[in-house]
Amino acid sequence: MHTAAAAAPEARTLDDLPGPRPMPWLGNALQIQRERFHQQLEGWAGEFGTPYVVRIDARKLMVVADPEVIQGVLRARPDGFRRNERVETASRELGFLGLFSANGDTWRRQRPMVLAGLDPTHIRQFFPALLDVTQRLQRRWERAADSGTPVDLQADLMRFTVDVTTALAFGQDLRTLEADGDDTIQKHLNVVLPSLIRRILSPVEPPAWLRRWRERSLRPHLQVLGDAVNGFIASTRAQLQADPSLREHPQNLIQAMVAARDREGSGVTDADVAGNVFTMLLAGEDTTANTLAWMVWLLHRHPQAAQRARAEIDEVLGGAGTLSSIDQLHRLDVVEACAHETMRLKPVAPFVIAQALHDTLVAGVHVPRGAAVVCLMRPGGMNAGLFPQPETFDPQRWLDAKEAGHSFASAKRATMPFGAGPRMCPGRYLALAEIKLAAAMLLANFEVESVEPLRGRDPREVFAFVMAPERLRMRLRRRSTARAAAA
Ligand code: HEM
Repeated sequence: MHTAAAAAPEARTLDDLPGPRPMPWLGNALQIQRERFHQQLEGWAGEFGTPYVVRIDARKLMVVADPEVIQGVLRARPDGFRRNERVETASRELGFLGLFSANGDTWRRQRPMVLAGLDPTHIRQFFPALLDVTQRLQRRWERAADSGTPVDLQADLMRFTVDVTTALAFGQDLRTLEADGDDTIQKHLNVVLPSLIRRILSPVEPPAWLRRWRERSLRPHLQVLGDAVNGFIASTRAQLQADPSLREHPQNLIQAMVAARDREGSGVTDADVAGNVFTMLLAGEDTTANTLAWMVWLLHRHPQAAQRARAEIDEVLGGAGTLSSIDQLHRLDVVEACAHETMRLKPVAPFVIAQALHDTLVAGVHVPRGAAVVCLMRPGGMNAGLFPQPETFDPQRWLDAKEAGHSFASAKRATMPFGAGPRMCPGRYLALAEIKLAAAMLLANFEVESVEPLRGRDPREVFAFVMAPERLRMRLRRRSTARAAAA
């Protein structure tokens, strides 16, 4: 698909493509509604077909939705396409430059180091830590159920994912599930991350002096975060000094990163390590927590699917409220099908942007060097040929597809919730483990009485780096109490 543009003089150019009508100078910038950007992009795909073009000032973004085309673009990284320049600049300026935002040699150096820490072997090794955090979330929800207090669903799920990510990746559990006080590192992240995201999503990049001036209020927060990460790095170095065998057999991600950094001629710096500490939090927290939030909401709206998942959990757990091994987790096929179905209907990463490193051809269109290709991820999962009645939440379709073998592979190729190719999400095994653990804990121990946004019944989709449901409140009853009440 990617051949030199010169070899295809008949190729269309971006100017030949349809798209929303631009205004002089500004293009479509004023039409963009940031929180609904993904829905606007999907709506224009329906209106104009794909590929089409969106113009922001002088820039032209080509939007594609065909899974084959998307696979081609994402697989052509790192040599043909890179992560968007804006993401890299903003991340570097705020000290978050890590695997997600890095490109070129920095990315090549970091990728194996991060992959190794998040592979299935490590997830198995860390199962007890995962279980511990899940049980702490359970206790938090038991307290809420006993006192009749509604749960702030996303906030609690984010505490869960932060504690998992930090325990697993850095060997230090931040215990945000227990801390209700204000002084958590999370509080500072909650200020800095939205600013980073605003920067990345802003249609226009202000000049450097204006960025520095606007971001001056972030400095104290960046200082606290920098100190915390330097603390992680220092204590890791002390561990490596006390037990040098850890350099060859690191037990968590930060040990692997510090060991790699300290190797002579590695080219890895403390800033690389710090950037990846933040990157794990940035990439692993909102994504997993919001996928779980969507899943809890969808299961509540589809009691039959929830009942099926619960029956499977009761059987695998033998009636115990808690999983005791990772092998039990691997037997939760219905729960996993619910996760796939959730990610098909509510992909928290609804688009992935790739920027061309050379003049190239995508779907028969000449894409000049530097232009961005926006890959829309949801339309592939709404293809009625592959997913009959695509609007329906039907986890069974994944179980049937799995049985059919090849159709499972095509279903996964069409949805790509974790991206594709060499930059595919390295956290996917961890994310699925977290999702299955938390969902199994919820269904085994609680009756969900309600999950609702503050107004109305159906939560709006809100795009802010990830696509989240608007804030959801959940009311729980302990399952034993619910059973007694029903008897
Ligand atoms: C349900 C949860 C998650 C979803 C839906 C998700 C989705 C994605 C997607 C779509 C990408 C871009 C892939 C591409 O460009 O092809 C990505 C990249 C990434 N994700 Fe995840 N992710 C999740 C959880 C996690 C977790 C738990 C971690 C780590 C703790 C993580 C770490 C990363 C990193 C470091 C990258 C950048 C990879 C690279 O550019 O080489 N993600 N993720």
